[in-house]
Amino acid sequence: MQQVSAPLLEVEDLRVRLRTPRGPAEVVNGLSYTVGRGETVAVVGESGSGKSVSVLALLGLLPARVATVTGSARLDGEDLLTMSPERLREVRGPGVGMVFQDPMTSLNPVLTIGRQLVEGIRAHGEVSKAAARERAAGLLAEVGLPDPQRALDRYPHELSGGMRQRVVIAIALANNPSLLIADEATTALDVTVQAQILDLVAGLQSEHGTGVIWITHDLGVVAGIADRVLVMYGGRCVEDGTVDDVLERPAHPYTRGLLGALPDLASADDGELATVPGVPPAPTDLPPGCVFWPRCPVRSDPRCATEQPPLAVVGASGGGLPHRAATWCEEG
Ligand SMILES: Nc1ncnc2c1ncn2[C@@H]1O[C@H](COP(=O)(O)OP(=O)(O)OP(=O)(O)O)[C@@H](O)[C@H]1O
Repeated sequence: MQQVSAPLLEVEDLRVRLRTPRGPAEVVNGLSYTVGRGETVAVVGESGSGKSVSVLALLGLLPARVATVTGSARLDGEDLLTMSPERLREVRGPGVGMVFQDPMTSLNPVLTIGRQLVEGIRAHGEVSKAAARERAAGLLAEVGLPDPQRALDRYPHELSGGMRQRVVIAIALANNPSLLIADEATTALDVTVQAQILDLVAGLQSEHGTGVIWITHDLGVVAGIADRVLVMYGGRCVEDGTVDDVLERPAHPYTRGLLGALPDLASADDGELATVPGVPPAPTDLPPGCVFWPRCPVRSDPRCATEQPPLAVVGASGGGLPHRAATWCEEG
C-alpha cells in the first residue's frame, strides 16, 4: 500500500539522550521518517541500535528524569512530543496501538483479560458493557485464542506467554488505531499464529488505513509485510527506502552485512538478520565519522573515519519514493 495523502506520522530530527552512570548516552540521533496511512514501515537493526527507545520516546513512555527527548513527531498534524500528558493519554488509546516484546508489561496482573479488553473498548466510545464483551470475545477469536468466552474470565498468569501476547495484540487493535507500533510483537509466537496476526493487521490496514511501525529481526516478516524499511545503527537511520530497494539493492555496508550480502562481513541465519562481526558502538562513545566505520570492511573513502555521512538519496524507485543511505562508500 502506498502513501497517498499527507503522512499519518511525521518524525523529524528525533533525538533521545539518556542519563547513564557512564555519562550521557546519545541513543537516538536525529531520526526522521514518515509513516503513511495504510503503510507499513519495518524498522530493523541489531540489538541496542535504538529501535525500542525511539518508539517509546514517541509515546512519552521514557521516564523524564533519565531521558531528554527533542525533535517532533506529528500524528495527524499534532506533535506527540509537546502535547500535555492528558492529551497524550487520550491519543494513545484510540489513536495508537502498541505491542511490546514482553506482554506482562502491558497487562494488569490483577484484572481479568475480559475486564482489561472491555475497559479499553468502553474508554473510547459509547458502547454497552454487553456489546463491549461481545467485541472483546470476537477480537480474542481473531487473534487465534481458543475458547475466547472462557479466556475473558481468566487472569493474565493463567495464560501461556504466547496467549498473553495475543491478548495484548487484541487490546492494541481494539479501537482500530490509526497507528500501530509493534516491537518484536510476534517473535515469540509460532509461525501459524504469527501469520494469523499479520493477516489481521493487514485487514485492519486496508479497512481503516492504519499505519504500522513494525520492529523486527525477521527478514521473512519484513519482506512479507513492509512497504518501506528503515535500518537503524548507533541510534541513526543508516538506510531507508522501499522494501525492494533495501532488500534487493542495499546501499550501506551495514545493511549489506545484515542481509548477508557481504560474505566477508556476515553470516546469515535462516530468515533472520545476519550476524555482523564486532559490536555496535556504545551510545556514550560514538565514533566521530561514520557510525559503522569501526566495523566496516569497505571504508573506501578518507572521510569515513572523520566525517559523519548525511542520509543522502542513492536512487528513486517506484512511485518516486527515495532510497537513502548514510555512507561515504561509493560501492556501499
Ligand atoms: N533505561 C535505560 N537506561 C540506560 N540505557 C538504556 C536504557 N534503555 C535502553 N538503553 C540503551 O539504549 C540503547 C538503545 O536500546 P534499544 O532498546 O532502543 O535498542 P533496540 O534496537 O530496540 O534493541 P533490541 O532489538 O534488543 O530491542 C542501548 O544502548 C541500550 O543499552
